Amino acid sequence: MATTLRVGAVNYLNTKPLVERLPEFAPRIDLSFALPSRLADQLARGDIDVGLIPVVEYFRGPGYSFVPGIAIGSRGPVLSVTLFSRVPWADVRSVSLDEGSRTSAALTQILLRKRYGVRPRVEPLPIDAPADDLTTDAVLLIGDRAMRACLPGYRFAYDLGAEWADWTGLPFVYALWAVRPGVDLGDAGAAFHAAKEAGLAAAGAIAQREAAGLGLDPGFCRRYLETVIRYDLGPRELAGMAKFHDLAAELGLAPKGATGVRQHRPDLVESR
Ligand SMILES: C=C(O[C@@H]1C=C(C(=O)O)C=C[C@H]1O)C(=O)O
Repeated sequence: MATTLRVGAVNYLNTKPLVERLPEFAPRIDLSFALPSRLADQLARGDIDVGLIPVVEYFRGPGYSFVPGIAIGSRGPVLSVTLFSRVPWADVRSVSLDEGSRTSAALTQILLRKRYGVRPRVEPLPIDAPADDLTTDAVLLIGDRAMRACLPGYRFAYDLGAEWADWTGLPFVYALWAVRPGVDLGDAGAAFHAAKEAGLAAAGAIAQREAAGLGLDPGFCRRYLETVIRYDLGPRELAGMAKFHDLAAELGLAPKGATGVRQHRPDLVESR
């Protein structure tokens, strides 16, 4: 890799194992951090070359490929993507959606419309806006703030990873490393894998270090990183991704068409 590769990642706890050691394995990258929705916009504008973007933005993108084998996913509860609601799903008439999210924002609408048969009014929840004085029936929160949020005014706290798994029997993929068309990762492709392995091996240390700043229990953070978030992108995750793409396309939330599984240089990674 001759030139610097501009890489954008999310700064949530769940991303730390993927990025913690990345600069060591790929010394020529320029690593920056932003919320998932902003990363997607940066990649679309060409401000970064690779981004850990919401999977729905991968569907929407101009022919992105993705680093094979790596994702932010869950097989069941995810603990950090929560729809807080005053009423059961089928009674939701208005919903606020975390502006940091694109994938879970789409998933919320898919669940409401396709699983529960309701089409509520949708409002954005600005990134820095507090979530406890809203008037909508429900509010979607993601990432670190979803893990900390309590929102006692909302009677229900629905875990979207669990909802998806109960409904489809499939894993869910929230984000992946998307690569702009025309960018060749070269050796850096393998570095994303090396960084993931090393980062996951250090999950306990990451949890210990990050917990206090997040106001969370270190043991909880460790279990979240080691057993809740799934960092592999295997055949079952790809099936979950395809199902999500179909549903998003049906609702006009993503372009219709082939699932668009464009793996970036699978030859660089031994089969997993
Ligand atoms: C599981 C999560 O996945 C995140 C959810 C995203 C979304 O909803 O668009 C995007 C990136 C992921 O990092 C989370 O952060 O809670």
